[in-house]
Amino acid sequence: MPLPKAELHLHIEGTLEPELAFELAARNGVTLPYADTEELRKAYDFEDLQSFLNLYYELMAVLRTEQDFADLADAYLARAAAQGVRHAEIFFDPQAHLARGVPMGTVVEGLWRALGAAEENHGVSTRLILCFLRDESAESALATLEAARPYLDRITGVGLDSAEVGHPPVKFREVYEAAAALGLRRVAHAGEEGPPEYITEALDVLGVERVDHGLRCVEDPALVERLVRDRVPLTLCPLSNVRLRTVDTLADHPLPAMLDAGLLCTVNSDDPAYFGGYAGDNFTAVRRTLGLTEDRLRELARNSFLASFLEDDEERRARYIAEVEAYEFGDAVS
Ligand SMILES: Nc1ncnc2[nH]cnc12
Ligand SMILES: [Zn+2]
Repeated sequence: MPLPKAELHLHIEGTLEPELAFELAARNGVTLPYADTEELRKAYDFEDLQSFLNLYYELMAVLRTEQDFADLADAYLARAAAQGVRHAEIFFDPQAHLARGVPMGTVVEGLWRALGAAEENHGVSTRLILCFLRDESAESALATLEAARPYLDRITGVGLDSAEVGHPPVKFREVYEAAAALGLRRVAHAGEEGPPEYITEALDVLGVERVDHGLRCVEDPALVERLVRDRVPLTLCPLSNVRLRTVDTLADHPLPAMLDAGLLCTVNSDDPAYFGGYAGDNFTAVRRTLGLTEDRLRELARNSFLASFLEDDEERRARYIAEVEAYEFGDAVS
């Protein structure tokens, strides 16, 4: 049995496996510029975040109907559940779909078709987080929040993703204020490729409750001290960091030092179809390569539930954490 865990950093569009991409392309009459899944997989050799994003946005062309989004999310939930994910807070990128003429309603209702049945079908509770693309304008982010208004009963929070460097959090002050006024929770990617100052800005200007990645906080001891003191969760994605070359190798990942420093770290998959593994695969990789003890792995799993947006269901959170505490380790944590 895999270690129970919550996944808090997962882009649903990043779960599009090559096989499903070709299936949806055929269903929708979309021609992909790759002969087959093998040739497509060869394109998964990234130099940095931008080189990945280019492919990530290109492949989204196959997502057109509600059923496409439902199939995408259902496939993710099945894989995640098999790796011990009991709760998933799922990002989606509406601007990437609106720009292709796919309406907000198609995206949200399609995802909801799978998420609404996830508990019954896969034993996974879910939340949905709408992300703004930081390389688009602040006006576009505001228009996106406006387009999401009819669907806010299905959306728990907002996030900020896409190309980080040159797009500091402060650019999105207004839309985060509007989101807070609507009662939405707030997270943002910061300190993935961008400097530690972006993490501070996300906290101070956007009022985020969790930092996605936050890896580069290790360059600023005063910031680490603040994150420890305020118990700010970081949603780390070790296999993503290796594939996007934010760390040289997994053995160089600062996760053990970050845990030793007292940071509230979680381990997540980011874009598992592209980065070589789902949540459990990330746990297995850090266990093997970084030599994390069972106590540390249990801490990571506990942290994932503590950092999750389950304030409206504390009974469930307590149940999940009790499962973590009772877990008996075997050979596999995935
Ligand atoms: N790792 C990542 N960083 C920023 N934006 C993303 N969108 C999808 N994955 C991302
Ligand atoms: Zn991400």
